[in-house]
Amino acid sequence: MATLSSYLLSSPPLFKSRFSATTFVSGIDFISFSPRTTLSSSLVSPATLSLFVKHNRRRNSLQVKSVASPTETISEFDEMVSGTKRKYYMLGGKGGVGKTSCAASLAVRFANNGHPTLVVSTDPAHSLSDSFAQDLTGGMLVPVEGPEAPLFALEINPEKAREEFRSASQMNGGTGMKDFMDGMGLGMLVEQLGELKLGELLDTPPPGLDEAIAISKVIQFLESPEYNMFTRIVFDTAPTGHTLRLLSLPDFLDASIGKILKLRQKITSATSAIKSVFGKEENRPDAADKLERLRERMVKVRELFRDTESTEFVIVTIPTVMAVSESSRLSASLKKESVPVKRLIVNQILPPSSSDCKFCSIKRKDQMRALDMIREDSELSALTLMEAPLVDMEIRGVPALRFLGDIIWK
Ligand SMILES: Nc1ncnc2c1ncn2[C@@H]1O[C@H](COP(=O)(O)OP(=O)(O)OP(=O)(O)O)[C@@H](O)[C@H]1O
Repeated sequence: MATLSSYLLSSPPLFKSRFSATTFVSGIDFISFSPRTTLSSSLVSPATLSLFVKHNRRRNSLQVKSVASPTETISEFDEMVSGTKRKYYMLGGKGGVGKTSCAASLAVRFANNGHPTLVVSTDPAHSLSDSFAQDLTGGMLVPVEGPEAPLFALEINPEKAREEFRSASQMNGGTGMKDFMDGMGLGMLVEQLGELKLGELLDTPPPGLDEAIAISKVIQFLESPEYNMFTRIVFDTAPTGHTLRLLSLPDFLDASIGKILKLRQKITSATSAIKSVFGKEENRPDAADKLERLRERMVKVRELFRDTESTEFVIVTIPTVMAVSESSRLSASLKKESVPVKRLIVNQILPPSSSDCKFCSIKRKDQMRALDMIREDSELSALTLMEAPLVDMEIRGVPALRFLGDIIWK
């Protein structure tokens, strides 16, 4: 097998982006697509995207692989790449096993097979920029240079995504409101609201809330027609537990919203008289409204996670006993939550060698034990195993990701 270093030495320098104004739509200077281009406050402007769509419809119809005929053997990747209906791939696993590298390599592979693709990181410790060797920070869609079809990347800051709900904590109304309500003999209600610890909920959210908000935001904007062009969405998710907890968030939010609604009812009836005296009806969306909207979005995310037609969760692991045990637990929990899981990537397997040093030979035996464990594991043995070798260089940049992707996604 060729090594990554020899592959990179023999490959041509990264070809110029196809998304530059001159090559993309001649004569239209529509945003010079440098990697740092920010594409409007709503992530990317509809006008820009419609240009992409027009340009790519023609190319995609030629490039997207057709579904194999019944007599042909359908490879794993053929199945993943076939059809232009949008599909979501969530990659997750223990920290440091290579989730980002695998997610980025899958995104490159989809784009090189004609799918306009978006790769999203919701992990607070983003490493997409490092993986693509390109600055993708800023919470905007950034075009990735190199692949055949449009590939955009988005590093969404989960903490920022939560900011929009932070104002909900102002439901307590601040001290002015407290004084006013005290004056009306309603201070107790304000205190009760404080006890709900809404501010605390948003300041120190339960694990998974940030990521859930981030994912729900992405899914929300992807629903709008301007973003129809993306036929493959790849998520590089945060380490194991968080992703799982987000599935139980709608229930958690339900409980909080229920309490808030009850209190709101009490306050509304108690203050309606006051409002009519002052003649001022405040129309500000309150915490319950915000949380209700968030809950609705979470329910959608949960439904999407469970939709076998459009979504797949791919577990990434490495051949160590610890990582395999955690992957087995992850697989069981995902199954329990009815999240479709079909594939397991075992990354960083020592490549075959005829002349092992002592260290390599011990390491290889150790990895073999972990691989046997996978084959005997009731959860993991049911999944399609995809093996990725430990390569001789760090995987950075589109050519390296293409090298890795061609090995994994077959
Ligand atoms: N098969 C491989 N061979 C060699 N290096 C690899 C391989 N897979 C990943 N790496 C390297 O391991 C490091 C961690 O990889 P990566 O960032 O993809 O992991 P991660 O699971 O996303 O990490 P985190 O949980 O911290 O986000 C990177 O330096 C990456 O280049």
